[in-house]
Amino acid sequence: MKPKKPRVAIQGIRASFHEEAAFRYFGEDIITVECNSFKQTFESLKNGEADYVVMAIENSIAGSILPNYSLLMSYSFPVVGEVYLPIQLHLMALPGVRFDDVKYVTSHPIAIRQCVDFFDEYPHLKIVESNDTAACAKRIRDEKLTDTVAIANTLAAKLYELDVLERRIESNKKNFTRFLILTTHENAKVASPDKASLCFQVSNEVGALAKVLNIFAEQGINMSKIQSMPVLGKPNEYNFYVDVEWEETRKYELTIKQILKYTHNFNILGEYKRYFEESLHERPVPKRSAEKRYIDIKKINNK
Ligand SMILES: O=C(O)C(=O)Cc1ccccc1
Repeated sequence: MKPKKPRVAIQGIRASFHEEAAFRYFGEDIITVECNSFKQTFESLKNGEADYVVMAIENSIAGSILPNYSLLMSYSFPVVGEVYLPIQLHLMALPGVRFDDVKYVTSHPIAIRQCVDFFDEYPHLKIVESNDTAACAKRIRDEKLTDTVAIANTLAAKLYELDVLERRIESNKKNFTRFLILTTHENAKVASPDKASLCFQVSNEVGALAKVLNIFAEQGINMSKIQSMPVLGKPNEYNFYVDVEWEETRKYELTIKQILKYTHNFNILGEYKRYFEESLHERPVPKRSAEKRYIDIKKINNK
């Protein structure tokens, strides 16, 4: 019998960066379940409408996507994998549109922020934010907009039949977004994990967090990320979200046993295989300009 295609819930529509991340993890033979919000992706997993969720958790320029950390805790579906995706941004328009005639640029705010150097050169362009790069491309096609370009990926250009006017307009060519893969508890079997996402609280007293971090260090467990989030309604209390990586499973298991004594509300959000790709470790490509600036969206809009 042919294996069933995985149904993968994403925030956004087909050809968005979330779908590109899903393709990178599962291959292209999937059923994409389009959702209007991250919360809805978890709901579709809960209702059995999807088998997996792919959700962005951090970006190398924009930083952590904090509301998504809270979703991990509130739904407690296990993390079973991760994927890093380079965010390569292209400018696209309806076939026949000339760049000189364009007045509006539309995209996701993260994508817009990543093209500052490009926009510095064209300050007359008005910026229109939307919550999905692919939806911007689709709107140009559906509404036959001849005065608008979208910033999106090549999947969107192909699916929504737009021409790429300018390739790779992102300012930083080494910009990655990290996505987590989640599924239901019944589905969550990961062979030989070497990375885990943990969440815990420590008491508000001298050295409480340092004690936990020292245990990681003593056992040779590498902490690849730490993120704190306030506990709602409890001043000075935080959830610490920590990612750890190990070479020897025995040492990881020992560490967990030890830190249980120094933490409370301890949760293992998932144990999985760390993502590795050569390109993540390449030498940096020289930047277009040494100076980094953020676009003043208001100023551009007011012109
Ligand atoms: O808008 C999209 O295509 C998304 O999937 C959200 C996003 C936007 C930019 C970087 C990473 C994810």
